[in-house]
Amino acid sequence: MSVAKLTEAERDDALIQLDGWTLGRDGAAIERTFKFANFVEAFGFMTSVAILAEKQDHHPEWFNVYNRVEITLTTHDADGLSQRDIKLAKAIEELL
Ligand SMILES: C[C@H](O)[C@H](O)[C@H]1CNC2=NC(N)=NC(=O)C2=N1
Repeated sequence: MSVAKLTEAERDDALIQLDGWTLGRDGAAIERTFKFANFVEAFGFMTSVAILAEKQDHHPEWFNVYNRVEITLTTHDADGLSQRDIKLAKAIEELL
């Protein structure tokens, strides 16, 4: 299903609303690294994010080692950033 890619202006405006996310992949993704007290805390966070992702039908690209979780959000259907990425990023922030 096609979904609209954000314009540069929309992208920059969205980043201002988010906390701690940076642009990646030449502007095609947003990235943030999360650090937790230990692995169990990190994995619990990932479980919560997984449930959010399923609810939104929008899934992260992520990496975890011990207490660190690196999340990259991009919209494969848009071959870049879309409102779906911003929406999921905001929902992830509410978990913290
Ligand atoms: C059919 C398609 O796989 C679904 O619409 C969803 C699943 N999760 C997804 N996640 C992400 N990050 N990008 C997508 O384009 C996407 N598409």
